[in-house]
Amino acid sequence: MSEETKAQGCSEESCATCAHADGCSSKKTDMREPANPYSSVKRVIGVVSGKGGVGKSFVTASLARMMREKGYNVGILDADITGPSIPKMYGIHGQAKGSEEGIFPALAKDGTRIMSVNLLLDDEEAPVIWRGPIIAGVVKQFWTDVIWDDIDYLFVDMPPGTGDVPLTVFQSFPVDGIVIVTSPQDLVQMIVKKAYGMAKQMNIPVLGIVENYSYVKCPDCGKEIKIFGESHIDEIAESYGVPVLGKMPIDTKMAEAVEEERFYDITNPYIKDIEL
Ligand SMILES: Nc1ncnc2c1ncn2[C@@H]1O[C@H](COP(=O)(O)OP(=O)(O)OP(=O)(O)O)[C@@H](O)[C@H]1O
Repeated sequence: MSEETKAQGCSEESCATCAHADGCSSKKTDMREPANPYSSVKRVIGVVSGKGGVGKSFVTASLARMMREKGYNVGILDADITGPSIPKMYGIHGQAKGSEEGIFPALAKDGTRIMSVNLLLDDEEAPVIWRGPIIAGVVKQFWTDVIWDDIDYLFVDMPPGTGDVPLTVFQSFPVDGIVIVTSPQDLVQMIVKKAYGMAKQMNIPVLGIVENYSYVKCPDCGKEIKIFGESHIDEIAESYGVPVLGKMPIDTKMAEAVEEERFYDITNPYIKDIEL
């Protein structure tokens, strides 16, 4: 019997005392990257979605605002390299500054610290046409090279899907949990399953699901119009044993704040607390 077969069925903890652990493929390798030596981050929360445009950045910034309003020091790491939207939401333009110690995140009007590829490009409107490994490398540098000084909550705005970048973030950063963002459409069940499955495989807790675009409120009669159909998020969330953190309507006031680049003014009343 090979050493590897003998090792099968071991618990992860038993690797520490196992004589065969070094040559065993079932041993979990820790691929975490060290943070910048000047960083101090208490909690890292990833915000993921199965497909684009469901409002992931909107939810990331809403969670960041919630924590900021509670008095926490908050950062947003914009890992959506090819579709960065966080700096603009906060009215941040121009380039990040650095020193020998590392790169300083930009400071938003509400004190939120932000790092995004847009703050490194000469022209923020130029497209990022890089291959996957380069993109993943940049995201890693947002953790290893950026000085996240005294941060209570660092929110990571992921690109949609379960590709290179979410994998890099889950493997390289000490992620405490993820929030899944969806919309009330047919594919939701499959999308949640994929995001949930990835987090589970990486041993990362799912903190909850946010449904966006749940309805729009008629400005005249107050009726809730379910543009994308009935929501099934409660059943889906229950089947995975995770909470629904909110069902957000399309809110024209909040959309306006995004357009006017003043998300630092926003309180999103539709999302529940996720304090860890
Ligand atoms: N509940 C909402 N009410 C009003 N506007 C919203 C709402 N949710 C999202 N939006 C707006 O819809 C657009 C898309 O949202 P957002 O950029 O957050 O999506 P995303 O999932 O991060 O997109 P991508 O996949 O491209 O990164 C943005 O302009 C955002 O401000």
